[in-house]
Amino acid sequence: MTSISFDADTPTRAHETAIACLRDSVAAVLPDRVVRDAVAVEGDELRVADATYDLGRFDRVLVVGGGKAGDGVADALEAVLGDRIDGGVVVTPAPGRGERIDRLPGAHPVPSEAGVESASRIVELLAETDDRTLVLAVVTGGASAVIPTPADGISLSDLQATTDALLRSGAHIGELNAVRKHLSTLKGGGLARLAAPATVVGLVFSDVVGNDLGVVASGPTAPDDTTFDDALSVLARYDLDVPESVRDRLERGARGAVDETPKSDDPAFDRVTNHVLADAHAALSAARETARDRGYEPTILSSRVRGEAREAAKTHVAVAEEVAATGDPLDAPAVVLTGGECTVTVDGDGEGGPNLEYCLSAARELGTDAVVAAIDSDGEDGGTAVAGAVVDAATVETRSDESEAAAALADNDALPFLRERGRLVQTGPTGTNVNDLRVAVVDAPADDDV
Ligand SMILES: O=C(O)[C@H](O)CO
Repeated sequence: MTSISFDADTPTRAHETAIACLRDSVAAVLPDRVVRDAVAVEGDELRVADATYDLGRFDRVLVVGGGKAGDGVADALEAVLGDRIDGGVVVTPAPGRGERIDRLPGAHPVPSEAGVESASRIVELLAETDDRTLVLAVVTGGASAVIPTPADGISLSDLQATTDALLRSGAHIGELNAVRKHLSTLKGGGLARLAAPATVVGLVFSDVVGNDLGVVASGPTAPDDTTFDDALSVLARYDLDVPESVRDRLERGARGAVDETPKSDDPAFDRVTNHVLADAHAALSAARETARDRGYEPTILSSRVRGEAREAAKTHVAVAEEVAATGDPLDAPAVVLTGGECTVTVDGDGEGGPNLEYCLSAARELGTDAVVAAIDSDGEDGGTAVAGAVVDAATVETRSDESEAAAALADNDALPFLRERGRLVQTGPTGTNVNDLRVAVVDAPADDDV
């Protein structure tokens, strides 16, 4: 079994508990564990979650897709299905070596030339499918950038510029992907359309709040409920300056001059089933058990927290303070878990990401003796090389800490501030992705310690 090492300074038991919760939550959604639990073959029967598929009905089994968890999912599928797999292409940021499924490179968060090349291999493979083909589609967070297939008239650099503008705007992932789905071939149900009439089974690792299948990885195997008009509205809402070719395609699409993405009544979905195999709630559930085992009263407050990271942190801190002050909603010692997707509106020029900003903002707010930690489950917060941070009231203690912290937030530069104080959590790329995981640990008052 894969295990991920969490490098963080843990001076107290509360810090240790915070890190143990995060470590176990990530471990619970690592691809080998998830796939081995959810996928099995017995004779000709393939089980995926609570569904079964008769392998005897198919001449070929292909595996396509990718994203941040793509490599691990492909490894696990090779282990479970072995020579029942006839071929495949999985595109990931750090491709390993496959036995039966080719592993090819793609970049995140901005798409690359290599990604375009790799994605074209998926398109070629899908051109060979027929109604006796079973396509196992690996749909994992990050795939929107990692597997770019620019639509007609859109160049890679157009796609890169548009992605960059969207990422800096603070647009949420549903908005971002409404635009991306209308600029590419495989997204927005495009994979299902190219695979038809094959049977398609989507194996989904969700990094999207609420597991909206049309949004995770830009929904390659799901009907798209957004339109060209929606994509144009996103550009208007955030006042985005995008390349002329992009605006032109979206405007032509809105006039009906370009085919819409497939909607729920499209026959392309007649033989498609999607299974969400891992998400933030599953990860937090594992953390809840860890907290309980360590003697804390745990709760998952929500796996769906979203909004500007620095603001969301204040609510988490407020709940920790309430626990300490009144015992609501839980008596200390308590662990309050949240997950979801926070965004950062980039105004400055610094180094950071949503979880780093979350922690810095929490550290400024903390007026109680609690520990707050937050990570991106993929190990790379906001595209940095760190997963997140673990902070307490002493992280921002003096007046000069406070003015440095305020300046760091204003410049979106949380990482150096937290690094100087030894507060970073580093894991390296974890090989999975269920978005952000956060924990607040509130110890019992000193005479009632755990
Ligand atoms: O790839 C993407 O679109 C995001 O990670 C959401 O799944």
